[in-house]
Amino acid sequence: MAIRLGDNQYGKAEVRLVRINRDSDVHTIKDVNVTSQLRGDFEAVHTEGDNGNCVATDTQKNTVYAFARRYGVGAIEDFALRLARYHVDTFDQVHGARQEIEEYSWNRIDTAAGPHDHSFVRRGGETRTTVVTKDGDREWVVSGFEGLTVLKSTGSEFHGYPKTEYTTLKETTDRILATDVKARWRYIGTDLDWDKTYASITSIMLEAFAETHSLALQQTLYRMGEAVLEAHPEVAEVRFSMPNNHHFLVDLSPFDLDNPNEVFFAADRPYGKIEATVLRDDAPEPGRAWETVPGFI
Ligand SMILES: O=c1[nH]c(=O)c2[nH]c(=O)[nH]c2[nH]1
Repeated sequence: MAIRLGDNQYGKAEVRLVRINRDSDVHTIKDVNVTSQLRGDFEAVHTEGDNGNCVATDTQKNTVYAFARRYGVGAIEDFALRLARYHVDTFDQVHGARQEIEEYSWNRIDTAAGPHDHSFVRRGGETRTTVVTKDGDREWVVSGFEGLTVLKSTGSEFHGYPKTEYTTLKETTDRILATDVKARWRYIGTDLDWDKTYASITSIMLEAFAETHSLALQQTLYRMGEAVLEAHPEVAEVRFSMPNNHHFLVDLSPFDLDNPNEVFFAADRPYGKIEATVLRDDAPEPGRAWETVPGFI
């Protein structure tokens, strides 16, 4: 029986890094979670415990912190590309890398005297993400966010669906539409103003959510992706995963009260789960971009 090592990658997961920039009295903060993994000639460490090629996960962790001091963090895409390139360029046995980074956003605290120099507040907000995959000279960047919670209190309908013996859902021309948007998009190229593009994409998605008169969450999702692709030729495709966070009208008739779409029960489960990819026809092949990005179809 022949047994061999298949695909593998290894590294340090969830390196929590907070980098303060203290160049002036007005500090800035970057708060990230880095998972660094390497691919390459690591057969012997698996089959024989020969660590000669094994860049220790502890070393990878230290590299993250040292790079943060030496170069700053900057856009998470740039930081991930820097780490991936360093490992592939420095070690003959490293042929590829996967660098995943999440970023938690902090806002400056507003005081009576204005925004505070060195005090911050985290207000929910979405978590920005990136996964950089490097395979030899080829590089892919898939960025996105999760936890962007949005709701519209009208401008959403749902009707016209098949009625079966098991259908109880009432058709509606006025309902709450609420979701936590999880999105990832694949960039074409690696030389972009990542922060500017990220800000633009999120605001385009929010605008599309607000402005689309929704006949289904699926339609809203599609419009959000379409609007991003129309505005950003550097984006090849957008993938979404969105729960439909149901809000059920409470029956107040036992109390002799009407309920003209004002009082709802916000259910936390079960929820609809709507997932789709919106892509341009002429997009370059995804290559390995999505290979290790779980949770998206
Ligand atoms: O926007 C919706 N899409 C559905 O597929 C669906 N199914 C359902 O019961 N409610 C909804 N709402």
